[in-house]
Amino acid sequence: MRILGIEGTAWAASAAVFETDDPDALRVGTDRTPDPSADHIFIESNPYQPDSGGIHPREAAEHMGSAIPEVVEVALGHAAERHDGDGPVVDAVAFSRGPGLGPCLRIVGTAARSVAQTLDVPLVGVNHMVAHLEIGRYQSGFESPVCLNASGANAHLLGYHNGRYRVLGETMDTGVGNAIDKFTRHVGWKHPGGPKVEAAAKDGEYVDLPYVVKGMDFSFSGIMSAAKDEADAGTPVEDISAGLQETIFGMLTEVAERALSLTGTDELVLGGGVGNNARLREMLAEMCDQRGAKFHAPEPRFLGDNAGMIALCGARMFAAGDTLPVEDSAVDPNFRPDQVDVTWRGTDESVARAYTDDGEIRGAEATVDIGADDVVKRRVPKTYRHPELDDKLRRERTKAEARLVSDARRAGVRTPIIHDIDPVEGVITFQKVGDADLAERLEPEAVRIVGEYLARIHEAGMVHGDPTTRNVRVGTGPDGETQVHLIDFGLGYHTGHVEDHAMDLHVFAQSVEGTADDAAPLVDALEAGYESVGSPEVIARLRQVESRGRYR
Ligand SMILES: C[C@@H](O)[C@H](NC(=O)OP(=O)(O)OC[C@H]1O[C@@H](n2cnc3c(N)ncnc32)[C@H](O)[C@@H]1O)C(=O)O
Ligand SMILES: Nc1ncnc2c1ncn2[C@@H]1O[C@H](COP(=O)(O)OP(=O)(O)OP(=O)(O)O)[C@@H](O)[C@H]1O
Ligand SMILES: [Fe+2]
Repeated sequence: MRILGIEGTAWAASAAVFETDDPDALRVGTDRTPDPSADHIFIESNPYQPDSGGIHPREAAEHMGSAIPEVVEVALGHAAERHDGDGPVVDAVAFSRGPGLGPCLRIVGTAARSVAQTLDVPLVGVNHMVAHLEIGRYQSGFESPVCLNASGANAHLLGYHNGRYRVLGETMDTGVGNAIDKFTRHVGWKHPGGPKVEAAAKDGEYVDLPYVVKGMDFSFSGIMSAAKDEADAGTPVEDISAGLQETIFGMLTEVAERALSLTGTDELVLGGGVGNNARLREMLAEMCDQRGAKFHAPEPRFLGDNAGMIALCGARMFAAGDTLPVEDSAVDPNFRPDQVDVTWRGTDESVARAYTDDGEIRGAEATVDIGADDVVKRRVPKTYRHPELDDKLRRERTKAEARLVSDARRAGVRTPIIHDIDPVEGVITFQKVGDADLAERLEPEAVRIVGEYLARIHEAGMVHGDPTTRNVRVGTGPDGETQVHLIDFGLGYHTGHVEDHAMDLHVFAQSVEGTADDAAPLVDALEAGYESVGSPEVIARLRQVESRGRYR
């Protein structure tokens, strides 16, 4: 099989040919020694480099207009050299359908249609974000990993479940690369800023910046304004660069660990241009190593935007018969990864694994020893994090957890009673509650109570901060009724903002959608429970949160 791939969502005009009948051809970590003369992926790219400022959509589209035909010609030339003369030079044309900049995507779409029609071969419309992760999954040979896409315009955690890539967590504002690039523009550095921050950070001393995670979601806007303020105040850029890397990559590593913990999987792959950053890769590798998880990051040619990943994902789609009639081949600048009907994977595959309860539980943040009546939760130091940041987070979260567990109980929510707390060591001893995590007993009645409980704590002016199916315990009361206990309030805080309240519901719904067999009735039960006590304004805001396009 030989597939042409075309990429051009923002800055990289790129065309590639993926050629193999051997599904293991690109796999790393096996005893295969790839034969360089028979490289299965040929990539030809021509990047757009703005003279000043960031990416201008019009200029980028002009670049695509001239560079795409050139790179396609080179790639087709390569395909022709390898062609034995029978049939068309490629079997299909795969192209980036979105997300990306509209004017750029339209040029990619037009080029793909024209080549496909000329050669009389099918078109394959690839989701650029799914391609970013499929390349790493394919190379690693992992069964069903959590995927962290750290790219320019996006940042999200994906896991395959029930036939789709579910968004387990994502940025609530800008993409990670764009956030870094905004800071570098502020200090007058040329685009792209990511590699410059990486170089500068080597000589920098860590400075403290706002650290914002909400469950597996996260936000960069506060960090970026604080970083700009530091620059304006005269803090050396090297130091801010070090602070930015430690903070932003610490957040991405933490949410990746949360996703591993929630799904129970032990496989992580990385994708996207920010994946070129050695410090990010180091943190992720260290976190995985310490949990006994496997980690794979593709080599640089497959991390930043490139048509190789489009050709590869296109090949898998083509093999599954997933082609596009020309009349349905319009591009989509807001194409989200969870909209893709994943035709090339088995519907029974899943990122969610069976859970083993062996006395000591390793959550994302802490190790938990389960005794007969008590549990001891230790927020162990995370060596991947900068020690100053690590100390601060462990101390603050231990204190927040102790305080909010009690505040929530006063608001009418079942929570474990605290027996002892040591904020310096980050240790809390609690009453043991429930018989199982909600993840193991995911039933509408329990989820309805979660909705009601979240509404109660919101009405009392606080949020849980990390409500997932692993942070709810379920048991049975004396009359056989379902009892629900909320645990793990370490990310909670006092707030009356509708947006924060809606985020709690969003985080919970995402954890259900990423792991449940049939999520819809559960999400309905969550909202019904919420509405029985809470404000309709929060549900209305939840709809907004869910519908936000994040390509900025
Ligand atoms: C939709 C699509 O157009 C977009 N692609 C994209 O943004 O290009 P990508 O190649 O995945 O990522 C580029 C970003 O990656 C950052 N970057 C590159 N090398 C870096 C490094 N060593 N450290 C930190 N950031 C780096 C750049 O600063 C830039 O923001 C996306 O995937 O979100
Ligand atoms: N009070 C408790 N009673 C019974 N089980 C508990 C209790 N506290 C924690 N556990 C068990 O330990 C697991 C991990 O606890 P917790 O969520 O507090 O740790 P964590 O490291 O913050 O986890 P994560 O950040 O991944 O949610 C829970 O999913 C639950 O199974
Ligand atoms: Fe990208």
